[in-house]
Amino acid sequence: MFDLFDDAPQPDVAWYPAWLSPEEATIMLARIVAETSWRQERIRTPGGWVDQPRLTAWLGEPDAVYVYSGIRNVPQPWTPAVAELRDAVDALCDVRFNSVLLNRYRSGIDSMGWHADREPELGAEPVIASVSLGATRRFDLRHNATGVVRSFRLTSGSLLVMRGQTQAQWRHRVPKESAVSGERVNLTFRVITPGLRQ
Ligand SMILES: O=C(O)CCC(=O)C(=O)O
Ligand SMILES: [Fe+2]
Repeated sequence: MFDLFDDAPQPDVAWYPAWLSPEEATIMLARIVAETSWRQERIRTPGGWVDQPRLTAWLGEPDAVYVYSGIRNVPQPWTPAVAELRDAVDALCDVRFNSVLLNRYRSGIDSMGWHADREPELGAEPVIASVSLGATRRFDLRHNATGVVRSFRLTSGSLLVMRGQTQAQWRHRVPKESAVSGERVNLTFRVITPGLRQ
């Protein structure tokens, strides 16, 4: 049977809404918040330099170097709780992730604007595994060619794996949600191949 809407675009994602139990996710959140050295990065805007609306940390193997704003960034070493999560995500995805970006949204005021994760060192069809802990936030994926938006509620303990053409054909964001007061930590596990940057 053909469905009328069969050709509506869908991102190439795998979605595990209850990958961790709520209890496991709460414990992980507390461990990761405590063991991470969080950074407040600044970004350049037309109006000058401003704080990013979230805290971040970059962890991984020493050779998983990436270039960001013209700076060579060497990751911080794996911490115990993040390494435990990585091993579980590796096993599920059958991928050896060598780095992870942590984003800490202190409340619904913190956010991340529309972007795609398309740095050359991620390769053409990157697998990016996104684990969410803490407050539920909306995650929007917008198809570049049609503007179609697919939204997910990224609940605590959920895992969203993006792969294939998702970065090439879609952008994504975590919009501000002023009504959310709780904190959320998101981890996006990635494979960095420094040699892919020309
Ligand atoms: O917080 C999220 O769910 C998304 C994070 C993200 O898009 C990124 O780190 O590139
Ligand atoms: Fe992203």
